[in-house]
Amino acid sequence: MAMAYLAWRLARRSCPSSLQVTSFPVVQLHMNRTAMRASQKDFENSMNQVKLLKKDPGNEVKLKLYALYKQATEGPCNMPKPGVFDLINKAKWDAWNALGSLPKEAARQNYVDLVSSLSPSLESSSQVEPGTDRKSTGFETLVVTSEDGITKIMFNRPKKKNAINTEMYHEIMRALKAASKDDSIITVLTGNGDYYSSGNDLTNFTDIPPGGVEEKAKNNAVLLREFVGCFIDFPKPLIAVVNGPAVGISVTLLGLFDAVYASDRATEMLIFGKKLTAGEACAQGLVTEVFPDSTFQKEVWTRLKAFAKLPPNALRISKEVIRKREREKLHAVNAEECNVLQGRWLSDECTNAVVNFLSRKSKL
Ligand SMILES: CCCCCCCCCCC/C=C/C(=O)SCCNC(=O)CCNC(=O)[C@H](O)C(C)(C)COP(=O)(O)OP(=O)(O)OC[C@H]1O[C@@H](n2cnc3c(N)ncnc32)[C@H](O)[C@@H]1OP(=O)(O)O
Repeated sequence: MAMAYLAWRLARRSCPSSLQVTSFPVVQLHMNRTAMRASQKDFENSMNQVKLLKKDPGNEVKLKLYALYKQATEGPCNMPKPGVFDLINKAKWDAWNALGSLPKEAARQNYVDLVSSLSPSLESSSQVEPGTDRKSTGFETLVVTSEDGITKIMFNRPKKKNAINTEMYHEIMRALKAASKDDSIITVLTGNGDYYSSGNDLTNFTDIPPGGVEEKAKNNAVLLREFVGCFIDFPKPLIAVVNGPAVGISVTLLGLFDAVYASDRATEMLIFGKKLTAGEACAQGLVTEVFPDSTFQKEVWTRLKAFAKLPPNALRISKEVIRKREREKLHAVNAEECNVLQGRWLSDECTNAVVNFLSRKSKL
């Protein structure tokens, strides 16, 4: 572990001081391209590009880069062989020595070619918003992406103000379960479009199964309990990026996040029929920090990228220590609330509210 880190630090210095061991497939491939000769300028550009690598290319590539750099700048290896216990320097020496009498120009060309073959890792961070890489497929209502140590789960029903229909409830649970096991450090929920989420999709109540409304209410209560349970038990830091208004369950869930960042455009956090501005929600402790909408995305994602560089085990353990004290209580409250809701969904008040919305007689 420490060796890999040290090799990586070395690789990111003046030139990638990596090393490769005995075989050089990339080098051999390009040795035949006699027509192409990289200039000193190309070589220097490639050295700079290596410093911008966003992803660790792995020890084998770093060794190759190191060896080619040394060969291109100093010629064949004539250093004394390091001792058997000097593992890193020995690996570097082996890699350089394996290049034999490869001419400096060929080494320079091979170095440039190798760096250019790493190009997918070379995009500058400003070009890549978290979430443009490694997109998970198989979601209809979400866009789930993972990059820079951040798994981003984005509600993706912007035309319906990201209302959470039954499919989305299931997909959010699936995405959270996957995120809890993937290699990301933090997980972020956010919304696509002008809303964070308008809460429960009111058409969820209209599809009545053969067992009738009682059965529907019972099934919904079971599912809702499981859904909220996923947030209670989520093991990594969970952050809400509230990009716009939030309503109903999308607000009440915020209490289960570890941090909530809101745009000052989130002026309609509707709880219990009362509109709350993001600033008011912050004063009540429901929102961690409010940002001006004009700089919201930039500021928040810069901060999240920094969080994602923190030691992952320490983050998980800290969260576990904090959550442990209250987990049982949260599950008990969740169970009780779902029981209460099951009854309320059968009430005239609930039926009227849904009918009113669906017939557009009233809006919140
Ligand atoms: C695990 C499985 C569980 C299954 C189900 C369990 C149920 C759990 C319930 C738990 C308790 C949760 C409670 C809540 O979340 S209550 C809150 C419900 N939300 C609302 O009441 C908001 C309703 N929407 C509005 O008031 C307005 O749409 C809004 C103010 C959000 C925006 O108004 P605006 O005028 O800007 O836009 P439109 O109204 O024209 O909306 C655009 C389209 O989006 C549709 N829409 C918006 N929100 C919802 C919604 N919540 N449900 C369904 N559809 C919604 C709207 O109908 C428009 O669609 P059309 O263009 O097709 O007309």
